[in-house]
Amino acid sequence: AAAYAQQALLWEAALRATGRLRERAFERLLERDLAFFEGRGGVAAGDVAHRITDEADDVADAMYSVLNVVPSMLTMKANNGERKEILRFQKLADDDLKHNWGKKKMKTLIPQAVRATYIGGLLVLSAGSIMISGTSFDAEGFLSFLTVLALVVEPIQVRDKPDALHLEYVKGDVKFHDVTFRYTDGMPPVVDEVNLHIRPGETIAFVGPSGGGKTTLAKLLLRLYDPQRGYILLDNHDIQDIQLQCLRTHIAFVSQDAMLFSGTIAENIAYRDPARDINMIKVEYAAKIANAEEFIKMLPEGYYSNVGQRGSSLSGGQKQRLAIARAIYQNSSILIMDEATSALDIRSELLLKEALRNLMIDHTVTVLIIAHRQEMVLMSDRVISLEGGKLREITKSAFLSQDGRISLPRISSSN
Ligand SMILES: Nc1ncnc2c1ncn2[C@@H]1O[C@H](COP(=O)(O)OP(=O)(O)OP(=O)(O)O)[C@@H](O)[C@H]1O
Repeated sequence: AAAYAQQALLWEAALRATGRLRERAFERLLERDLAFFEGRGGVAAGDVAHRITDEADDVADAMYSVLNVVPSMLTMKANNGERKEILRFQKLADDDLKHNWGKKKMKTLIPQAVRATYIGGLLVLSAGSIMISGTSFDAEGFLSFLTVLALVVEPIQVRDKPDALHLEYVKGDVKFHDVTFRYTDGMPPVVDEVNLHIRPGETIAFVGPSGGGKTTLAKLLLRLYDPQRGYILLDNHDIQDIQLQCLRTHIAFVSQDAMLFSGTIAENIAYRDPARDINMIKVEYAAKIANAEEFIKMLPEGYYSNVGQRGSSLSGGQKQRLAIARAIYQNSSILIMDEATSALDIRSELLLKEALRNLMIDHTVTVLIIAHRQEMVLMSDRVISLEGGKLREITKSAFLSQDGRISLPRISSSN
């Protein structure tokens, strides 16, 4: 009995340690430099997981388990989803712990076999631990391993200042002042001494060649990164002085893809609220303005239908309209829309344009569209081109002669 109790305690400790490691790895990854995930769609995270697999299978597992959320990392961050995802993950980890712990207890009913299993398990655990520490299974070694792990996944973090401002209401006035940003030291700037004033309620189309810096500019506004030089003002407050959560509530980001999270339509629209606090009247209103009501009502369970893994059961146009509904639900003053590069069908395109128009007219929202098609440019008040990180303003007429493709062709400047 004593041996069993000892083994059981060890197992519980081991399982808890694994759970903690997973949570830690998960939280670390949520905070990670987005460079790690973007473009490469989580491949880099996979590489790291591979590299450490030999050393710590449990942590590698943890890394892999978070890859499920990696493709939607940008959307999650832009929507203040970190806390919610951490809680969700913790719940999964707890369930996992309970489940595993129950299994271990069951096994003790077959003493010899269980004993052998435990001893074998302990040997595996010990061997893994020895690999983790490199030398021996002691707290010091374990700590060194965690330090190395932290170095591998050390995040570039954007944090709130202690006295950061909470703004209840913002008009949506944005100023970029001499903003310069590079992702990596020694590389040319991706955003180069950009100056731009966007007035409340304006609709701005950002155009230019692929890699010109359009999305990066949006990320700087969302404070997914901070510029190395210059500053950005929102309603004349430096965005670095505003609480991050508050900033990201006022700015809604509708990305090209992976904009939805597993859950119901209602949960996706009301993403900023815990499930129990969802205001269905607001959800339905938001869906109506975003032109999403019609297709939602046709789903078998309406607003309570599950959207599948990251919205896999919906079309691109439907996902975008739901993301716009999310912006309306959270009453954002600024909407950044990274327009999908893949073409929408004509009806979806019309519905999307109408949704944007509703938003502009009824809600006086400042809209920034990272545009890939003429259609979107024509809806805007002003057109801004970004090429090699340099910004210049051009007229809409510069596009009329082009054939719907605006991201690659060089645009002649009007001034
Ligand atoms: N996380 C990152 N780490 C390093 N470089 C990056 C990262 N994200 C983007 N870049 C680089 O920065 C440059 C600008 O990228 P950005 O995504 O802002 O361009 P874009 O104008 O939005 O392009 P597109 O029209 O193709 O979406 C590109 O050269 C890109 O390779």
